[in-house]
Amino acid sequence: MGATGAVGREIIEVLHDRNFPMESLRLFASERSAGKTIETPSGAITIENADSADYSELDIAFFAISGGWSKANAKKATDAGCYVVDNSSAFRYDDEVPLVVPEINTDAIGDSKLIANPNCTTAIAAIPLYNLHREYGLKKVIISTYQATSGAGAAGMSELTEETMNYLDGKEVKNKVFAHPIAFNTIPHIDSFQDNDYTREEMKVVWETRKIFSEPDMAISCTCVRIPTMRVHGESIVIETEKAISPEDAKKLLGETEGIDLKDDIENNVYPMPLTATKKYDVEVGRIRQNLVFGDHGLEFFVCGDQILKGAALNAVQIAEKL
Ligand SMILES: NC(=O)C1=CN([C@@H]2O[C@H](COP(=O)(O)OP(=O)(O)OC[C@H]3O[C@@H](n4cnc5c(N)ncnc54)[C@H](OP(=O)(O)O)[C@@H]3O)[C@@H](O)[C@H]2O)C=CC1
Ligand SMILES: N[C@@H](CC(=O)OP(=O)(O)O)C(=O)O
Repeated sequence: MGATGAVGREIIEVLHDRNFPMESLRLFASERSAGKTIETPSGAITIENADSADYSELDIAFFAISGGWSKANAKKATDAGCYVVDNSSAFRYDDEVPLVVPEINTDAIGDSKLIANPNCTTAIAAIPLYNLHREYGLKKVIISTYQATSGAGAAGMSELTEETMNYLDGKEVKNKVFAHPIAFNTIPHIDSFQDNDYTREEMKVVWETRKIFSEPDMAISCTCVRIPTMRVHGESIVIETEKAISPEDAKKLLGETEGIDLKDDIENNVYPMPLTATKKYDVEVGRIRQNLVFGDHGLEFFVCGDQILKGAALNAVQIAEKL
């Protein structure tokens, strides 16, 4: 559902790339797209209208439309016996709905037919944070992000391209998707502002990390910033730990963690970057160093994860693999 979008298109790729056992693959989007075709590795598939899907014919539905659409359609699907893996934020904070990163909390799925996929920034940070938490105990976590325009979907990427071309051509730059022009800019504002002056994107990282880690009181905060890249969210992460931690031990632990590509060789200028993390399943982790504020109980590192993959499509397909 949402097969023409940034996440939907990527789900199609990931299903094929990971040889997901499919008897048939059906693609749905809005009425606007119904009847058009999408080229896939298993041939051209005609898009159907998502609003008229018959879920009794489907085993697993990946929802990649919007929270409102998911709210209106999830029950219809699960009542018909179809599993739903939902990429939107509609159900993430519902106690009855598991919020899952398969490397961390597959058990949370239980017998639920509806599974929520986390926010992209959250999923990417969770991969290195979880093992650090298990080994050293996270006392405090402070995150600052560098988020790509594709986080706002296909329209976000188009806006960056158009604005960049217009800017270089000396033409007027008009923004629609983002609150300000994003070309040659950074915008410390993703999603809506909340009563506590954080944005909803920032609070999602707090709410969702606590739920995935089953740590309802974890001290965690985040500043989310949009930058003019196409794909991959970068995150600078500072932690204070219960037990003493050294960069050497952390490198060993993170290097052995499923889902991480350790890129930490500063002598050769090797560290995580959007260009190297693009289209990669693993999250790149590097710049690991002792934090100057928290001393031997603190660490600082940089993470880059393809948010359309680990932050959405890949994580959703991994959940389906567990199902
Ligand atoms: N982009 C990202 O990095 C991430 C996105 N998500 C979430 O995934 C979901 C999809 O996001 P994304 O792919 O970025 O969005 P896009 O805007 O790129 O795609 C939206 C998709 O939804 C379809 N759609 C829109 N309106 C309707 C409607 N009324 N009925 C049926 N289909 C409709 C569109 O179809 P059509 O082409 O026909 O209009 C399109 O396929 C959102 O909930 C988002 O929050 C989650 C994590 C990361
Ligand atoms: N909000 C993210 C992408 C996204 O869609 O997240 P969510 O699924 O939590 O709305 C971004 O703009 O980078």
